[in-house]
Amino acid sequence: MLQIANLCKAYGQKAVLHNLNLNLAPGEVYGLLGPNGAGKTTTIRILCHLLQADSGSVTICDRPLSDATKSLIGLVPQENLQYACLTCEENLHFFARLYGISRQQRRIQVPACLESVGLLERAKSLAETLSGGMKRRLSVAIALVHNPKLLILDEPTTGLDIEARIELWRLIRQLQNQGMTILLTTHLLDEAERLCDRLGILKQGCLVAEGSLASLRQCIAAQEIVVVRTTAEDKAIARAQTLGFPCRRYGDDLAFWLPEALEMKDLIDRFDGIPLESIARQPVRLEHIYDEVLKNGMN
Ligand SMILES: Nc1ncnc2c1ncn2[C@@H]1O[C@H](COP(=O)(O)OP(=O)(O)OP(=O)(O)O)[C@@H](O)[C@H]1O
Repeated sequence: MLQIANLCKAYGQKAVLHNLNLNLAPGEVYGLLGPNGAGKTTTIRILCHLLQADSGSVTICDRPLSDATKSLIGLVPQENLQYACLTCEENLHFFARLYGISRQQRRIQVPACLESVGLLERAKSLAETLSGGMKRRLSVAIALVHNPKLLILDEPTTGLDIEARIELWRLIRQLQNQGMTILLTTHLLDEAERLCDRLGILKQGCLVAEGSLASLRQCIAAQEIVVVRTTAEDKAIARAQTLGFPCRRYGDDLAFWLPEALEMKDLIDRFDGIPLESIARQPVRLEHIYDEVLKNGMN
């Protein structure tokens, strides 16, 4: 439903997208990940026809990108773009009118959108009186009011508290179950892990890894990760080397990759003679894959 082929973009001399290729199937939730400056927002701005690519092609629902394809996309930008002094329903009527939706259609579509994001009871409330989470959901309703085929969420839960975040995750899943195709960017890897069918990792404008979480796990030659706290790190690292356990640092944590799952007792035996304060087994998570792909590339 979305095809991006060999997309390139530079700002002046600075190249920010290099031959980006990306395809989204209908109904898929795709997470575009990457550090600050990787090119995620630039990609979104090109998709929304707000920015011209230097080369490459984009088709949405088999139509080449143009002003006309804008109506196929609903964008939830990083900042809530809504009028504080209008009510929720007035905001939706305003944006629906921009898309040329008739009054008759708006009478059906506006309450339906408010209901889908759980804001029907707040239809007459001024946007400025909503909580942060509700404002975000109003942004989603605004993005949906013209019935787009592709919903783009740019860091949807940034700045929200955990309850509002969970509420938004629920809403995204609901849209997913209704068959909406969704492209989302996030720096929250647990969010990406929960919501996305496939993930793409951008590094300096290049897609360096892509796939389902299960397939991306192949980037790491580990069945499990073990995090070790010890006053004798050098000894633990040397032991891990003799055992053939690759060593990594995740923040302050000293971690080893286990090529095969081991019982805790066997694991402790492997580090016999080393003073361990704690030893904890963890499953391979997206954060480990992301760290590996960005630091050391794909295996
Ligand atoms: N209008 C602009 N003019 C010049 N450089 C720009 C412009 N917009 C973005 N850039 C640069 O392009 C690169 C990619 O920026 P972009 O905003 O697409 O990254 P991002 O992945 O969305 O980052 P973030 O996670 O911080 O939102 C960055 O180095 C940024 O400084």
